[in-house]
Amino acid sequence: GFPEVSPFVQCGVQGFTRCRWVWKCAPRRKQLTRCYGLRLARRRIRSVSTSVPRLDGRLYGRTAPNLIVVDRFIGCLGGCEGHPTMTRSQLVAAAALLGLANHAYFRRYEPQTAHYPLAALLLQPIALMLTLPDASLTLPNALIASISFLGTLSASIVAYRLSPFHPLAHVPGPLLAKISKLWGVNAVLSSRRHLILKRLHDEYGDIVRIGPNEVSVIHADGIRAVLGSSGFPKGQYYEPWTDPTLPARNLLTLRGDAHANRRRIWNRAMSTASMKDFEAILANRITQLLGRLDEFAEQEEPFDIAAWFSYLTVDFMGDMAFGGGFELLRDGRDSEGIFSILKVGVKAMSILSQVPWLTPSLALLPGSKNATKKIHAFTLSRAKERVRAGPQGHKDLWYHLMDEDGHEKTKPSMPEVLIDGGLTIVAGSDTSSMALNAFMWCILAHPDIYARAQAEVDAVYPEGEGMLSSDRHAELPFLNACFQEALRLYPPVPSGGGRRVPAGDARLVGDTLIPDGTQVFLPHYVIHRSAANFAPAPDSFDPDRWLRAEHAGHVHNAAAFIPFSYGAANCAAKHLAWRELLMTASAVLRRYDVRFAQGGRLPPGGRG
Ligand code: HEM
Repeated sequence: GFPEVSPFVQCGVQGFTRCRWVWKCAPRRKQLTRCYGLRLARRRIRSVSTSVPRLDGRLYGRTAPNLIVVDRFIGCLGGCEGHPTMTRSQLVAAAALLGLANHAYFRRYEPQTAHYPLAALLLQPIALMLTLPDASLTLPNALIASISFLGTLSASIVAYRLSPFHPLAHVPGPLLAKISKLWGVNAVLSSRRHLILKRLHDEYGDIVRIGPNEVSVIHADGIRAVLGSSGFPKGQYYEPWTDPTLPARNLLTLRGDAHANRRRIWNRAMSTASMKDFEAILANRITQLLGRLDEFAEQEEPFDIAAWFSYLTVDFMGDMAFGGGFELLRDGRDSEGIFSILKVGVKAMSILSQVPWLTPSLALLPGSKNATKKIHAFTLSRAKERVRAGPQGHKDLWYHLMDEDGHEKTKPSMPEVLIDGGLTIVAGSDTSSMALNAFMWCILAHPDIYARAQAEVDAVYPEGEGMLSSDRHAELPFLNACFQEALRLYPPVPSGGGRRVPAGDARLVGDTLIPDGTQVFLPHYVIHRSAANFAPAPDSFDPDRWLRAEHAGHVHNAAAFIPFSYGAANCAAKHLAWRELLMTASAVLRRYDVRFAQGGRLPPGGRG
């Protein structure tokens, strides 16, 4: 049997030749103590007959009754006389090699989260030193190894991304965008991403590299190629746009069959038959809006119409998704704070969609779930109330998403309906209010166009009746054209969402090969303002371009008008949104003469 003594004593006493350093340390008690527990050195076990885990959990074997072979033994910190230490340059070289190996690994296996890779990056230099037989674990050495490791890894990544060997080397773009996604984060933080993309396309052409593995495409062929039926699935851009704490994903983040199945329910919900119910729900809210605007009109008080459009669209979406719950129109503000949380969440998700792998790690931070918990509590209480009360007179969106009329073999689960309810508020409120806001700003900035739109509405609804339904919308071609033009110039989703070229399926867009794994964006704002699609004067507000019969010198590519996106994952509520826009605008134009307040000429979203 082995005596229960420390490995040093074992080595020292028994004269195990392989533990040379320990042997040398052994007579010096002080250094021996430093040695103990501070460093692992690696030795192979030769012809082990027995292995016994003991002594601090380490594994020892023996080859002969009196000879202990230490598999991994604790060696000395360094500084023992005669201890063969690694030179600094050897350490730097070893760490650099490790950095290159990491780059090769991460190129092959893209990280889905940040926490494990980050921990691995921090710990690897230390692990390296513990593993190398002759390296000493000291603070300066640890720093040198870490700097060499991370420096080589970063340099190797940057060199590769800029090299002619990168699959996107043939696509032009700004240097910083090619190197790092931080360029994209910065563009989102500035709230000017669409303007930056426009400038880049003006400079580089139809296809621009906007990330290490990302391109932005405004070539008209790209719309069908990327978003059409044989286009690309949604990219990693969408990953942060769902709630990871719920056991279901929302429609926006689903892909493939799961998306098609849920979308079938949404499409049924948005059928012409359901629209009448939705219009009735909206009509109640528009009436409430008019009541509030009357108060301002009576007092001839300036007010922020964009805020009131926002209250209208949030309240309407709340009615649709949960049978009510928001009362922003009544209160004139977001008194419960839920919508404000959602807005902050949307901004956070837009940023994270540039670095989706950070999302799961940030979710681990203390306090990060507070906002989510508040939203859950709100949606759950609303859902319970909706289940208890049933549909209030009209079949709302909940009715269809919950499949209350029993079309589906398997009913959607409560988490699925809850998470799609949350998506409805996020996807359907800001977008519609931005469209109303853009429209209002554009016609106010062009008083002649305002007068024509108002005259058309007055002619169709002379008594002001019937305007809270879509029955006569076909008789409002100019109002329609004004909205088309406002959505062309100020699309509410200006940069679009990313699609990803599937593995092993590189595709041609125009005459550029887009390699597999690339994320492709089609920025609506830039496509809509390209002279190749709308000319002359693509940046001017000209509703008549939608009504004009074709004539020489005019370009009007209606297929390049994609404010609701295109293809199987386009806006699920496009038809409802159009009704909402036309009903609200008709009601406001019929009832009021709206003017800019002094100093109130800021363009929609301050975008210019
Ligand atoms: C003017 C108003 C609107 C505009 C411009 C608009 C625009 C869009 C766009 C561009 C997308 C595609 C996003 C992407 O590909 O990443 C989208 C998706 C979606 N929108 Fe809208 N939207 C509007 C109103 C609404 C409304 C009122 C609702 C809800 C009732 C809604 C619900 C949705 C949903 C559920 C999706 C996801 C569709 C899918 O992934 O299959 N939207 N919308």
